[in-house]
Amino acid sequence: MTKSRKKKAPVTSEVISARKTSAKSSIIGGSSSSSSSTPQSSRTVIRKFHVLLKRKAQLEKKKACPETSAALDELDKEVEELGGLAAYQRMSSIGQGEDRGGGSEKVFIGWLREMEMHKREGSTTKLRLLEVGALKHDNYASCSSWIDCEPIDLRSRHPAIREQDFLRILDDETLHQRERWDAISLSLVVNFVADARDRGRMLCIAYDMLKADGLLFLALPLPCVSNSRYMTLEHLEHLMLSIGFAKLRERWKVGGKMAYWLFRKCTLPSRSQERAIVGFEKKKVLREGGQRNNFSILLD
Ligand SMILES: C[S@@+](CC[C@H](N)C(=O)[O-])C[C@H]1O[C@@H](n2cnc3c(N)ncnc32)[C@H](O)[C@@H]1O
Repeated sequence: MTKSRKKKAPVTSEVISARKTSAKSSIIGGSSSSSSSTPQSSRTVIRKFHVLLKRKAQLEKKKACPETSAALDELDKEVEELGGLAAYQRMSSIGQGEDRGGGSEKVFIGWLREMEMHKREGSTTKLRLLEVGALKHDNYASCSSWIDCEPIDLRSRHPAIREQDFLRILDDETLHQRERWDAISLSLVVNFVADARDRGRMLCIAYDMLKADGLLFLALPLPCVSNSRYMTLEHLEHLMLSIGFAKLRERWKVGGKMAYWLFRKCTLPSRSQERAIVGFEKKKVLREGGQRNNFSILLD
C-alpha cells in the first residue's frame, strides 16, 4: 500500500536561495504584477512565494538533468507571474507593518535607547549600523543624529539602498568591511535564506563584520524557534554563543508572530579563536510531533 504523504504547512520562514545568481536574476527580474494590498492578500502572496521559492531552492540542490531544469523553468515562471522579488518586498512591507505595528527597527531602537546609545548624540562618532534586507531607506531616519545607517538589500527599492548580497559582502575586498560596524540588523533576513548552512554563514559573516563588542539585532518569525523540529530558543542561544554572540535582550510572546534578540559580539572562547561548531553541524530533532516546521541553522 502506498503511503500518502501529508503536505506540510509552509513555514513563513523558509524561503529562497536568493544567494544564487540564477535565482537572483529570475526572481529579481519580476514584473511586479501581483494582487491588491490588503493584509490578507499580502500574506497570501508572501506564502505563495515562500512555497515556490523553497521548492526552487530544493531543486537547485539536485543534480542537473533535463527534468530538473524544466521544473526550475516552470517555477521561475510561477515566481515571475507573482511579480518577482519586487512584489514579495512590496507585500512584505504591507504585511509586516500590519502584523507588527510597525517595523522591527522600533524594537531595536528601543533597546539601543535603553542601553543609552543615543547619548552618543552630540558626540562626533555616530553608531555605524548596517541594515541588511532593507525594504525602506529611512527606517532609522528619526535617529539620524546618533545612528549612521547604511541600508543594503538583494534588490534595492530606493537609490539610498545599496544593492548587495550580504552573503557575498566579504568577497569584495575593496569594501574593507571586516570589523567596521558598531551594529548589524538582520531582521527577517536569516529565515529568508533557504539553506540552513547559508543561514549559519550569514551569522558568522555578521560576527566578522562587527567591531569588538558590536551589536547584532536578529528578528525571526516566532515559529522558526517555537515550533521547529530542529530549533528551540535554547538551541539558538547556544548556537549564537558558539559563533561568539552573547545574548543581551530577547522579546517574544506566546502566540505572537515575531521574536527579537540583541546579541553582543564577544571574544571567541577557544584558544585558536575558532568557532565551536560541535553540535551545530548537523540537524538534530529537538522537538517531536507532526505539526512541526523544519527551520534550522547549521554551522560548518
Ligand atoms: C522579509 S523582507 C524583511 C525586510 C525588513 N528587514 C523587515 O524586517 O521588515 C527580507 C528582505 O531581505 C532581503 N534579503 C534576503 N537575503 C538577503 C541577502 N543575502 N543580502 C541582502 N538582502 C537580503 C530580501 O531581498 C528582502 O527585501
